Amino acid sequence: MTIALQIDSVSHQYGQRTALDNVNIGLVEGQFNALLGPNGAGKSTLFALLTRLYRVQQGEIRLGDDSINRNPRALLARLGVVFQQSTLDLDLTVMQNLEYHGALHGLSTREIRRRAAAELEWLGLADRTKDKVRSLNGGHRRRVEIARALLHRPDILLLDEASAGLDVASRQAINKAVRQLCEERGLTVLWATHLLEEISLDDPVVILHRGRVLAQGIGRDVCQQSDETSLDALFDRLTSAKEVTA
Ligand SMILES: Nc1ncnc2c1ncn2[C@@H]1O[C@H](COP(=O)(O)OP(=O)(O)OP(=O)(O)O)[C@@H](O)[C@H]1O
Repeated sequence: MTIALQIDSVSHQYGQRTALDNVNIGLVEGQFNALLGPNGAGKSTLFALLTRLYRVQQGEIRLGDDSINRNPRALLARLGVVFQQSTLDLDLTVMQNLEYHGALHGLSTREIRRRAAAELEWLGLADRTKDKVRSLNGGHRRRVEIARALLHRPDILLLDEASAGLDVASRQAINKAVRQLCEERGLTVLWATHLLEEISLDDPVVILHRGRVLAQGIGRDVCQQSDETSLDALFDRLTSAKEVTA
């Protein structure tokens, strides 16, 4: 098992509030890695550190032997990101949104259009390229964000609550498409969610709660080690536990 990205002893404070407390997470290469956590667990803070929105205050994030602190530009080029809040421009067309992103990555317009057409086709949006994003439903907007995140050919894809707010059918379609990226293209995925039905017992799983990693490993093994029959039961037990006070 190869680790594509290692989060090593990372802590983060917002003033007096501890959002992440000595977090160690390894993303398994080519796999759909699930980051499970209820609201306030620290998932978005972790994404902000991974994408350098925030400086790493304590600890280290490494891709292979390279630290994101030492070599941020090269490492960021290897990451594709879908943030929790949509960052599409609603008044631009689907293709214009992708062109803007591709240009930021130094791709030629011709190359962007070629890649965008292929990704949008694969995601079932070939006929929407000239439509304004505003006219798309929530599920389709998410697909555009995935196409955009893939444009510069990252080998790691980070998705923060990518299916939140969508109907069941759209959630399932997006989850399936992202899993396909692991199986067919060998992408390493980090999928943050609080929805247990999106996770399989075969997935590498991290349970984060109040800034701490409470369980980590293949879902089935983590359940067995904790004497639980399902991830739902384990998640409920771990995240509803009252804080132990000294
Ligand atoms: N800018 C901020 N200033 C102060 N506290 C913050 C800030 N952003 C997050 N927090 C706090 O840090 C903790 C972790 O928040 P974070 O948003 O990372 O969790 P999350 O798992 O992404 O939750 P959600 O799914 O609700 O976004 C929470 O207690 C939150 O209130």
